[in-house]
Amino acid sequence: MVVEKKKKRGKSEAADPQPRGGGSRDHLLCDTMWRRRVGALLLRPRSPLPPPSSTLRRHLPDHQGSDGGNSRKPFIAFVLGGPGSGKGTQCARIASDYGFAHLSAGDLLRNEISSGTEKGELILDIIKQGKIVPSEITVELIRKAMESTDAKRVLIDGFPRCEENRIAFERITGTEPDLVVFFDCPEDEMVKRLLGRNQGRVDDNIETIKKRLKVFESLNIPVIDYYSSRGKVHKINATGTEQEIFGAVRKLFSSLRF
Ligand SMILES: Nc1ncnc2c1ncn2[C@@H]1O[C@H](COP(=O)(O)OP(=O)(O)O)[C@@H](O)[C@H]1O
Ligand SMILES: Nc1ccn([C@@H]2O[C@H](COP(=O)(O)OP(=O)(O)O)[C@@H](O)[C@H]2O)c(=O)n1
Ligand SMILES: [Mg+2]
Repeated sequence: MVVEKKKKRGKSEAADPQPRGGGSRDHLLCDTMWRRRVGALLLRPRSPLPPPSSTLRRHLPDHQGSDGGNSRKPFIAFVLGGPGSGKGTQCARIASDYGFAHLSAGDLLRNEISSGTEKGELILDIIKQGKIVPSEITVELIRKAMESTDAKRVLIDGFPRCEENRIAFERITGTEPDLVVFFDCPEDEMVKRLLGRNQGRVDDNIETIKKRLKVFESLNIPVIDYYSSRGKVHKINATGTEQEIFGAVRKLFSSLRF
């Protein structure tokens, strides 16, 4: 099994607006090709995306409660990291110890697959290929999940996966994350964990894993760079035992003022 070692990310790379990785760019497509392929599905007459609803608006303005407490937005933490870096594992612990709702983009998409709809079939097809689902679909699922929770603290796990995800989220919800947690893990460790995950996932096979790693490097790292430049990223070394990593997580979350 040959998996390319994680590259060192230099400044010039971070500034490169083009997807990285070289070779075929097929695996790098965030959304364009799929939008074309499923144009009919996405463009089917439907009500346009609503502006943030009153329920969501209640959560969205400044979480400090700028209008007397009636419009508090939840504290939003995006949780990012490569596939197998331990996002889901650590989110479950954060949720239980710090009272966060845990919204996993991957789980929301997999639930949609279980619904057996045409949209579900499309999502399954994309996930099998390690590509990124069109942002309209994912953001809409997240928006609904945010609306249906009363939690004042929300972890959004595995999102945004690309710049387009990020921009769509900010446009549709009218808000930004308060914090971005980045679990930094070497590729060989991520591959080992994914191959041992044993959850029967269609994308936990070596072929798809290689594609997911390339997509992460090319499309997700720029999102992390973007939020780093805005001072929102907290990087956590994701090697070691779950408990050791949670030690670093706890340090961060215990220092936050929600
Ligand atoms: N620190 C760790 N050391 C070894 N295995 C881990 C660790 N953290 C998580 N795992 C395991 O690795 C796999 C991937 O973890 P998961 O939390 O699902 O990652 P992600 O959500 O980032 O893909 C799971 O089987 C999980 O039990
Ligand atoms: N924002 C997102 C999140 C996941 N996904 C898809 O769902 C797959 C699984 O996501 P996940 O977050 O459950 O995967 P892990 O990183 O947790 O292993 C990804 O490889 C993508 O195909 C997506 O398209 N857009
Ligand atoms: Mg996960």
